[in-house]
Amino acid sequence: MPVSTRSKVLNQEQNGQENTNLNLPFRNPHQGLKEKMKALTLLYEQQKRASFSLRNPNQSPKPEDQRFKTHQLLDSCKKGERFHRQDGKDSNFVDEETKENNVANADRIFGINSVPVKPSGPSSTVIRKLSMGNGARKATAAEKGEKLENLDACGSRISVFVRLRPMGKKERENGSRCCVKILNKRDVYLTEFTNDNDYLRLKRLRVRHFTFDSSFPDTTTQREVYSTTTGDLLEAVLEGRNGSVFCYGATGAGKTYTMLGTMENPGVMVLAIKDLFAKVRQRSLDGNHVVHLSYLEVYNETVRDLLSPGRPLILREDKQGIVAAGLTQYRAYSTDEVMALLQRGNQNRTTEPTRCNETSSRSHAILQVIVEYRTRDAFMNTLSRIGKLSLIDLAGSERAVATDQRTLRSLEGANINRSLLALSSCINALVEGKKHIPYRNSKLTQLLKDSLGGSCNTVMIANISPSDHSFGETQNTLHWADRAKEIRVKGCEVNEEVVQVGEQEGGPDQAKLLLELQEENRELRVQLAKQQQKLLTLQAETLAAANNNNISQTPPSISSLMTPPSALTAQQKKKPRHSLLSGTCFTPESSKRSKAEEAVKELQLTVKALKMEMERMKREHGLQMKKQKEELMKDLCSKKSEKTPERSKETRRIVTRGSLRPKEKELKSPSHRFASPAATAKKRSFWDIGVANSPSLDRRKTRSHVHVHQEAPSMLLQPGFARPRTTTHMKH
Ligand SMILES: Nc1ncnc2c1ncn2[C@@H]1O[C@H](COP(=O)(O)OP(=O)(O)OP(=O)(O)O)[C@@H](O)[C@H]1O
Repeated sequence: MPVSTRSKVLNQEQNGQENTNLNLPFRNPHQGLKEKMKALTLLYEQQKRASFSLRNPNQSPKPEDQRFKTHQLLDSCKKGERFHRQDGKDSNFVDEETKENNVANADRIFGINSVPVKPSGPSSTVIRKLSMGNGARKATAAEKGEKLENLDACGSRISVFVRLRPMGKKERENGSRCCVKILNKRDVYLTEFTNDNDYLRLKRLRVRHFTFDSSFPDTTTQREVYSTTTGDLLEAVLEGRNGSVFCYGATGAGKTYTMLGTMENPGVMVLAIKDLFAKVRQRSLDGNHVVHLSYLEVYNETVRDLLSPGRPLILREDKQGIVAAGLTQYRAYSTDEVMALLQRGNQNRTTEPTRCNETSSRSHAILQVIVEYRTRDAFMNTLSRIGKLSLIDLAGSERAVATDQRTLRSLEGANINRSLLALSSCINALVEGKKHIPYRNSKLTQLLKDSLGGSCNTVMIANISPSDHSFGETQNTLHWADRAKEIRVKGCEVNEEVVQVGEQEGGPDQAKLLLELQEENRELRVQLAKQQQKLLTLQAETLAAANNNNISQTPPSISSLMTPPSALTAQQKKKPRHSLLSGTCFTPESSKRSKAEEAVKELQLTVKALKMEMERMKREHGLQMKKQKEELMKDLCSKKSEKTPERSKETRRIVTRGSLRPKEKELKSPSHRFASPAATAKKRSFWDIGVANSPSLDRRKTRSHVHVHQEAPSMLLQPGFARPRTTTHMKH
């Protein structure tokens, strides 16, 4: 932010005088000490009462007391004034060796009684309730809850803190003097050193007083700063609220030290991340919290991704607010991982040495931590809370002469100043309650829109240098910090989203899949029952067949065969179920089945063999029938020939090959009731008969020899046929 001309002039004057001041001997350092102490105590009392009366208008202090105090204060002020007049030159005295700005050294500030505390706003003199942090003591859980609820109900204002850095070595060597005092960890007194030779300005205002939510002397540790400014904010982020912390101040005032810190003394960013993971671990062991991280910088009015540098990013406004399109968001699982990412981001960050700061940040850096918490309610709906924490390290406001005159540096400086000017314009507009807030004037204000005017708990840490050489910048910083106190932000609501069971991502699909699986499961069970039924039936059949075939098998109990699969015994049910699809599984049931199958096969083979035997017997029977027929025919023929008169009385007999053969044993037959004919008996043809009957061929061996054989009875005994007579000579 622009530095006032007056401050510059003063600085120049002081620069010219600082050696003189340094060489001044102490002039009666204890003179008026008691009065000053008394005045300070009274002033403190008065402020305390004023704040009490404002907070509790009904319980105003007793008028006598007030009168008494006012009287005392006026008295002391007169004394102070007197003292001031007497020791005008002493007012310039500040102990250069002061390292700690604390209450014990309060008496070192001169001229304080003569300076009425300038109210910088309606509530500036009131000890306001800290919205997010309390440096004096740790708020209890109940108080915290109450605090957050109050914030929600009526909105809140930005919490503003001031941090004074220690005097640097170079500054000490240059003879710089400390121009800042911090009292009560809240009040900041800025002393303006005047030229002792400038008699016209001896009576002018030399000390300015500011009050903030908390002010940190140069001895404050990083942990203290973190717990006071950001500790409670982090709690709110974990509950699903947005929070922002930004450091503001002149170049070299200690912004990067506060936000990032060093390896030995880690800053707010590092401590917040560590704290965040510790809290996440404490809160949910089931991994309900998801942490995402992004890190960007605004350099020369371009937005760049620090975690994966590339082309400049474009800012877009959507439902969530201003977002940098294409910004990488890393999911972080541990503090170490985040530390590595931070380190990587900082290596990519633009820093250049300037006259004021060897590692001057030439860009505004924003680390965004998004914490998502997911849980389910009693109705299995998904509750999702998303909290966003933005940790912002702004580039330092600076004068061109304070940094460098080189082109690039001055261009950077101009851009930094431009964005900070835009920031101050936004702060002004917000404080004045204007409708239009000029966020669009710079990339920085666009990115800070949520933090300044949105639903967000915002913390501003103003970093100041103790050196009187930086008086102008310090005054400027304190002025804007004081102004920022008046910015009211909207009540920070919890970013909660409830996703109904049916609406859940992939919900219908999952429900459908579940139903399908249930249906499939049911079908498989039915199939299994059917298979078991079939198996039991088969077993029963097999056993019955085995019994018929005298296969010695243990007869199964009827009950076991008749038991339906649904009524399996508890023990059977306990048996591990094997998938029907896995054909390789071997169970006692399957072994039973294979045995039964074997028995069935054996039976089938027996049946087959029996069938074949029957067929063979049928064939043999057919052949026998034919033979008997032939025999019968032969008998008939022979009877006919005996009846003819030309025939000689000598009985002649037709001899066939079969008849010449020795008598064969009777063929085996399933039926032993009749003898089977000779298998080789040749059929007598008509030719054979004819020849045999011709007289010329008598006693000649032909193919069919006819023998006169009186005793050649037919061996065939067939049912239905008359038994042939034993006599072969048939006389007609
Ligand atoms: N509280 C502190 N305690 C000790 N050293 C500090 C403290 N604050 C700042 N410093 C030191 O002061 C120097 C300047 O600090 P730092 O770089 O943080 O300033 P800055 O405000 O970020 O400057 P710029 O805007 O140029 O980046 C650094 O060397 C840093 O170590």
